[in-house]
Amino acid sequence: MELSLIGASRKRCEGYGILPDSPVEPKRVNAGKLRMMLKQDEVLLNHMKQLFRQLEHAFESKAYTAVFVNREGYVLTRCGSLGAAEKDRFMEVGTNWSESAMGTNAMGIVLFDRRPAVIHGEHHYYKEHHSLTCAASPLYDADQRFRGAVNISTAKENYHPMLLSLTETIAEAAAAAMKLDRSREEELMLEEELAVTSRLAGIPMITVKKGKVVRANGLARSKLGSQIVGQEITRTPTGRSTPVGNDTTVVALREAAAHPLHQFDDIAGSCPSIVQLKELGKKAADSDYPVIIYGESGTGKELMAQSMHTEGCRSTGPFVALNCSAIPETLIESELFGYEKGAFTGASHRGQAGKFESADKGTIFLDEVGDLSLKAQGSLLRVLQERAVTRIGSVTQVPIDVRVLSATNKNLKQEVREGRFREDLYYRLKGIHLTMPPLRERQDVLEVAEVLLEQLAAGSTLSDGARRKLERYAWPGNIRELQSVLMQGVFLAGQNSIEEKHIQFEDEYERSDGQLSGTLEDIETEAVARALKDSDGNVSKAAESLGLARNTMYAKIKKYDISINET
Ligand SMILES: Nc1ncnc2c1ncn2[C@@H]1O[C@H](COP(=O)(O)OP(=O)(O)OP(=O)(O)O)[C@@H](O)[C@H]1O
Repeated sequence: MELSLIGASRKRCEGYGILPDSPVEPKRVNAGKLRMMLKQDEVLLNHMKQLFRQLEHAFESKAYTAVFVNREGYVLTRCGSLGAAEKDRFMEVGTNWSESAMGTNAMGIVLFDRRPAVIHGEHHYYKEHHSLTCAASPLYDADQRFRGAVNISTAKENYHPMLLSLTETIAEAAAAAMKLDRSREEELMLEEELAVTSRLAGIPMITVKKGKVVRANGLARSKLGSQIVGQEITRTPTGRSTPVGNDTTVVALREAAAHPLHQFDDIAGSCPSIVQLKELGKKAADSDYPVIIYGESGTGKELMAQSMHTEGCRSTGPFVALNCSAIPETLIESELFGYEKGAFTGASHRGQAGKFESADKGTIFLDEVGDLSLKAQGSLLRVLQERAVTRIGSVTQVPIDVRVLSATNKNLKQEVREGRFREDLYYRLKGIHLTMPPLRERQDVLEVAEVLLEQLAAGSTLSDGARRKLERYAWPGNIRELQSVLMQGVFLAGQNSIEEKHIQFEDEYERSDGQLSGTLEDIETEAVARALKDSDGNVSKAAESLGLARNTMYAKIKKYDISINET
């Protein structure tokens, strides 16, 4: 140990006004502050304690003690003993070892100079410590922040040059453990970020290392099966591959990315009816019961069905949607059951699997099920009862294992009462039922609008007037209509905020059409006045909205005697 460093330390101690001959009165921290300091360094102390546990064995029956002091000099953990209670009391947790409290000592010098130190016998400032030797090393964490010192003390006759190396090794081991914590944390964070961003972008992603899938995000798991992680693959699935290091590739799966299925998080809105519905949907997703989703057109029935599939126990299987209202009655059987090659004129020469066969081990979504003809209902009932299909033109029955979700905007019970829907089929489909609320009954129209707007054109904003207009409207076409109104708004507003005038409803047009009756001049007067009103009296804007030159607009204002301010 450089004598100049010791000399400088002694000088500082004299400056503190402490006397070498006086008895040492350990300075202890109060219980509250100690608790706080232990909490602050909790992670580091856990590593330190583990390292000290390994030392305990080596220290057994020898008069060594190891401590960790924080940057203020307080002992926060220790192991071993100096062999006498009288000496150990200086090393207790909560005791301060800065120079101002204990005079020149190895820990005090590390705290001041931030470099390893050994203080032997008489080099200690206090006479009472002359019987000791101590070695200490600084501890820096993963951010290279000084956190304190690791110290080993013993009786001076036990001095060994290895003591300093030992403290250095312990400090480095604790720092390495903290670095490992940090990289684990970062890895987790990265994984989480990857999961969130890829989910938001709707892209299933896998990471392949040495031909083995080591990671897959939620969407990839739902596409490829959750058992995909850990599996060897001989051929990397198609998609955009990005090499990471020598033997690792991240693949954004192309095929599935084009049509990612929705999940519950995609159902925007926080009004109680929708929150409850999502809860119910999640619960239903966990079961294998059939579900009917009721709701007006555009309320999100298919969105709900997809979410139930994606987050249910069949998520690894296919999701097959069948729009029952769009299939001509003559084709319903071939759609449901499939057909063998050459089964009928026009049939594909290779034959084709029906929707039920394609949905095997997954979910079939029967959209607009209430629109099926009675004959088609009979065919559907047959599949559900037999749990098997026979392709048209074949004699072989293919067993199927499918969960059935259906949706309708009709009141099926009523349809049954009026003889338009088979009661036996109704009860086969019914299991659990959910009803999507119409948008006009929801209190979160603006919240949903913001979400949709972000999807349509990130960064677009709605003016207060536009927001009020959206809120006042009754939304007969529900969320699908809201989507198209916003799309029009984004289109009309260009790069600017969407104003009230950019929010245009189809039925408003209908109303206007009705009002714009009379002579051509009446219609023109009305159109000019309306355009001026919509542009808050700005003639240029009003002219632009009608596709007229500014001069022509002024001419018309004059001709029809329209007051700009009164509009
Ligand atoms: N809560 C919601 N949050 C975000 N988007 C939604 C929500 N509900 C519906 N949508 C969107 O609105 C559109 C219509 O939804 P969907 O097709 O699920 O409705 P639907 O009730 O099945 O309609 P239809 O009966 O006409 O088939 C879709 O683009 C869907 O993504």
